Amino acid sequence: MGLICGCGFVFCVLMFKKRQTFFYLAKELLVFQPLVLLLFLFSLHHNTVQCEGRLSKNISSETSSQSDYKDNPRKVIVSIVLGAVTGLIGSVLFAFVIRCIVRYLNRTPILKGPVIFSPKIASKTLQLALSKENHLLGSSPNGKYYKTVLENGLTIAVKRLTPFESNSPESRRKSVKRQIQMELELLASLRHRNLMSLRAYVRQNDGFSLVYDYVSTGSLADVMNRVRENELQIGWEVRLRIAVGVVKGLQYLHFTCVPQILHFNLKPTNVMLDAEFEPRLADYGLAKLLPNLDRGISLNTPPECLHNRRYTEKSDIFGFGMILGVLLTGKDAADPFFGEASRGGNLGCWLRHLKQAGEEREALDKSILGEQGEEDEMLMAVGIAAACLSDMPADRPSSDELVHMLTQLNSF
Ligand SMILES: Nc1ncnc2c1ncn2[C@@H]1O[C@H](COP(=O)(O)OP(=O)(O)OP(=O)(O)O)[C@@H](O)[C@H]1O
Repeated sequence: MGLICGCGFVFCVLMFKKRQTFFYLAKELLVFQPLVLLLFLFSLHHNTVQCEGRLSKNISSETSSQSDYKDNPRKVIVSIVLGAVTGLIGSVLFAFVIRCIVRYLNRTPILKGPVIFSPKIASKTLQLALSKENHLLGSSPNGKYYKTVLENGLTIAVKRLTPFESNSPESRRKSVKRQIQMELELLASLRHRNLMSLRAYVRQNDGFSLVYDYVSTGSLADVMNRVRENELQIGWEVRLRIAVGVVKGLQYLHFTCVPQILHFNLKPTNVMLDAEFEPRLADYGLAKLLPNLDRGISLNTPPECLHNRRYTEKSDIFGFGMILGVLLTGKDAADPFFGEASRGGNLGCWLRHLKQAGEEREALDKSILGEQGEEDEMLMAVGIAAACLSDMPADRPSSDELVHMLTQLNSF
């Protein structure tokens, strides 16, 4: 009984202190619901019969006084409640143990060699290409991007992840590897025109190499740099198409994927643009691959994450707000101009200030100003960007709502 109460106590603590663990347990148990129910009914019956048996023994062995007799209905209720509670806790724990055993027996084997999801890539040529010195495309605490060419002429972008801490024990490494493999299998199954598809992955001693198509236009950050340096011009129609594509990719991750996938690091360097400027989100879902994902504190950090609150789909929307703001203003979100123009604030503060003052036109990139109809769309888009950059997550629209809001701006 003590043990059962102890387990019940731990369960309750988990429920109140670690909500995520509790939801995980609840989800796991849901799978075994019929078993839990059966065990619960059985234990309820068994415990109640036992308690009632003990009770009736007590009654018959004692020459009961008048007051004992009055207490009996209370004792019967207590017996039934105790029977129900211990039965429930016992069955839940039993089902959980069975679930753990089943999971242990079915756990993913650690794969050796490359895992390929594209017919254009052969295992041997991939390994050969990875062993060569490759051209560095980008680097961050979360890994490095390299460009490499396979023997068949296909150019690929490879993200090198090193998710293990140098001193982590082998058993911990193995469980991280299994976890990463499962996540990669899930990511490889996603198909959407606005997502970079995972073409293959290779497990190496110190990490994983993730293989994607190489996109020669580069990222939105690269393209906007060229626009600022007057090497390239992209008008409002193309910029709006980019915004719509980004939000459609997000909508797919947030509303179509089961379980829901959060991007966790949406910013202009993680949006690739193909030759027609169709956007494709990169690096989505990396948080689950990298337990120590470094998001740093940057301009893209949603306010709720500065205060250590939970990252939600609305935090991804904040990242989208920055992207829309960059497309509208033509400026880098890190431009000191925003701090000066909004007394120490950022792009979001500046857009909100202009909206309140009815001066949204001030925000627009002068190089895209033109027809009146287009200008009206841009002014409405300023309002949408300001809403996405709201300090309160609840005030930001969802990706689903954003698809409708943006596609209604013109006839997509
Ligand atoms: N598939 C790709 N094709 C072409 N270039 C790419 C590709 N993937 C990434 N890049 C290049 O790499 C850059 C991004 O590198 P990286 O992801 O290391 O930097 P980051 O986005 O600042 O870091 P993090 O996402 O970890 O915060 C892009 O701006 C782009 O130039």
